[in-house]
Amino acid sequence: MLEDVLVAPSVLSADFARLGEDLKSIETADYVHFDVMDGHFVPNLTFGPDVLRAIKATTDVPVDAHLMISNPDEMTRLYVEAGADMVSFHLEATNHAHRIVSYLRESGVRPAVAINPATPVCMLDSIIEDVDMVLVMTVNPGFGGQKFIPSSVAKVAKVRALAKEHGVSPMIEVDGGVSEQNAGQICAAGANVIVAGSAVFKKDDRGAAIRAIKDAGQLGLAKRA
Ligand SMILES: O=C(CO)[C@H](O)[C@H](O)COP(=O)(O)O
Ligand SMILES: [Co+2]
Repeated sequence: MLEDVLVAPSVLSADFARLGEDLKSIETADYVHFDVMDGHFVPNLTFGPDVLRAIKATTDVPVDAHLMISNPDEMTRLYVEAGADMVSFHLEATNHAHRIVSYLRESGVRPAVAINPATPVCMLDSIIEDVDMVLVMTVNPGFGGQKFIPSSVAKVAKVRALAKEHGVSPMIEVDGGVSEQNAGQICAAGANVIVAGSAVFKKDDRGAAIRAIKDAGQLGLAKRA
């Protein structure tokens, strides 16, 4: 049976003054993507655990927290306690990835690792068997609305091949510049979770935007199968 393509709208592109309404407009999504930026790991600042707590009190859609922070060893706990359903931390930001993954697992939170565009796929070799998801950044992290880096398609295929070599099939999430236009190609290469900020929140009908991205991804995934 064909797996499902999941869509995770990034609230980075939402209207922060109307966050409750914007969350309601994406209730058909599979995850709410919550981008945490600390002004050190990336040149931008966003929100912290209290905003995550408020989102959890407002929607039943599970939250996928993407921690673009320099110190996941110390800070991951705050997002677990705030109610994240899945947490992605960056491999570039820690020497203790297994420790964080074990902590997430023990806490009942789905563990995921993220890699930047400049980070080679071989960095995942020692951790890929332990995570539920690999997040492949398809822009340099820090801002919404950037242009997708085309070489990311081949990178996604490499991650899928590495997972196969290890006998596992983690979800592969792509993040940055993804839309209905390129979702098919990316899912054909091996991705099955699509983060979409601008491609959802800049549309009037968010439900239709989510559906269109999912359908495009699903067509690509069928090609892979
Ligand atoms: O992690 C991110 C940026 O660092 C965001 O999730 C990403 O940029 C989503 O926005 P868009 O779909 O508009 O590119
Ligand atoms: Co993100």
